[in-house]
Amino acid sequence: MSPPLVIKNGTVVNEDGMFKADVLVKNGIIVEVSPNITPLPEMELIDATDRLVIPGGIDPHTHMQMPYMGEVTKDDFLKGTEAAVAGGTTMIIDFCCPDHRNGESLMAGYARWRSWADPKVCCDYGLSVAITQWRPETAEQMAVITSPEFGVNSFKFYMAYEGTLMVKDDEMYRAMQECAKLRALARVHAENGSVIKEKEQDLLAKGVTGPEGHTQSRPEEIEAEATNRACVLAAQANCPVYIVHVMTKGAAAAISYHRSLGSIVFGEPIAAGLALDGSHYYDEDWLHAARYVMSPPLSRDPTTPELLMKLLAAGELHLTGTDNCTYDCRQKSLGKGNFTKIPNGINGVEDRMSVVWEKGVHSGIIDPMRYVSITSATAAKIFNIYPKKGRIAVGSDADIVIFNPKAYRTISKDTHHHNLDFNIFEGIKCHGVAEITISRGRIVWADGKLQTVPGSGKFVPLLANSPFVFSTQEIREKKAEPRIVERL
Ligand SMILES: NC(=O)NCCC(=O)O
Ligand SMILES: [Zn+2]
Ligand SMILES: [Zn+2]
Repeated sequence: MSPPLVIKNGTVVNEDGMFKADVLVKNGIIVEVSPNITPLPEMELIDATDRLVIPGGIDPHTHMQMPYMGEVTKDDFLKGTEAAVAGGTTMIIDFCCPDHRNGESLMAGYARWRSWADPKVCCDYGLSVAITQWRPETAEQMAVITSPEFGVNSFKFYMAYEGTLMVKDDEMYRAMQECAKLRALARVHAENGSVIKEKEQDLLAKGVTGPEGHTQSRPEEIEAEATNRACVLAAQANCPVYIVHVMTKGAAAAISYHRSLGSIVFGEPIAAGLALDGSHYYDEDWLHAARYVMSPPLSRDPTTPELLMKLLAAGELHLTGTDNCTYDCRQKSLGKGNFTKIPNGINGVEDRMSVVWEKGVHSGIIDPMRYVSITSATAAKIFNIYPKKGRIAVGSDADIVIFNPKAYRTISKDTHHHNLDFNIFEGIKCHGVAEITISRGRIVWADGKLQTVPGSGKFVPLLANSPFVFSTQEIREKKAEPRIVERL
């Protein structure tokens, strides 16, 4: 057990206020937040003068150690969570993808992910479970896995990757009905996988084999159409929906539109989409272009990243993730000669906190409280762990970052902690540096060095029926009941 910790002279920032206060941590929990705490000899002292004391970041969208397309992502749960804490993130929500199409139960897939993660994680984590096919046993398994014993409160549906992960509309609709019943959130990767497949074949036939084919096979309208469709189907199923990796203005507009109709929809842009645009796909260096291949692709409109940040400021989009899904240069090169074979995915978990600060707060678009909201507090609310996570308050877990808003760093593969031989943010200078990261009361990152212990992170059960998402569900269900006209 680590010694008690007192953080003095800092400015505490929560989503709803910022104020000067000291913070006392004992046994992994924040036990006091007040103006002047006197340190005792047995306490470890952190001087946070001129620093912000913020809740550790929660990244709601990662794919550590994910097997896909015959490869496994390079960041496993050790390297991935080390990268996370080095950047000020203290909890990830990773996607568990059971091989449900081939009959693997959701629980067996979950057990596989837990067996990979538990011995390795250096910070806390939760799981979101993908459903890749509707099967006779799926509903029952969804009920089991949303029980407190398993602690899963969201499911993921891919409208892309036809033939492997993609579900058909009727399957997703059926599953969304089940999500609503179980008070579990439906999370959607919104693209039109069938049309993309056609376009890929057309492009290859015309000789477009490089990474530029990836973006051309996925025009922006494809993401907007699928986002709208996901929202429509969710509304029909009376199910709150969360759109992952919102990359385009059209997708964001679809979310705003459905919210204006009264639907419960959350939109998650990612660090990559807030900092980069799709011009990289046309780079003459094949490998450079391939490194940015992810789905949906980075927007080809250079004004999109700033607009997405403005929508986060305005509350039209709600939280930030990363989609951290790292394939190295060798793996990317498997797609030489055929862009459809380039493994999809990018890094982000280490750099999100700095990138969002730089593009959001340092550029004057969002204030520090909104920053906390979109990097931790809203995720904690959506996934039903607030205020245990996402808040600096008495009783909350001591997942804390000592953040220097004035310091800056230049992102580079040479200094990052990913198991990756490139970094998509290479050379970007970011103000906002996580100088000390504390996970459950233990310093895991300080003075530019990791102090992590594999397996010290904990699995955090995410309980169904988050009040932030489902408080009005019963009333909505009553209003949606079918009408019967009594006739003689
Ligand atoms: N996004 C991406 O390209 N790869 C990770 C899997 C996914 O989330 O779609
Ligand atoms: Zn996705
Ligand atoms: Zn993803």
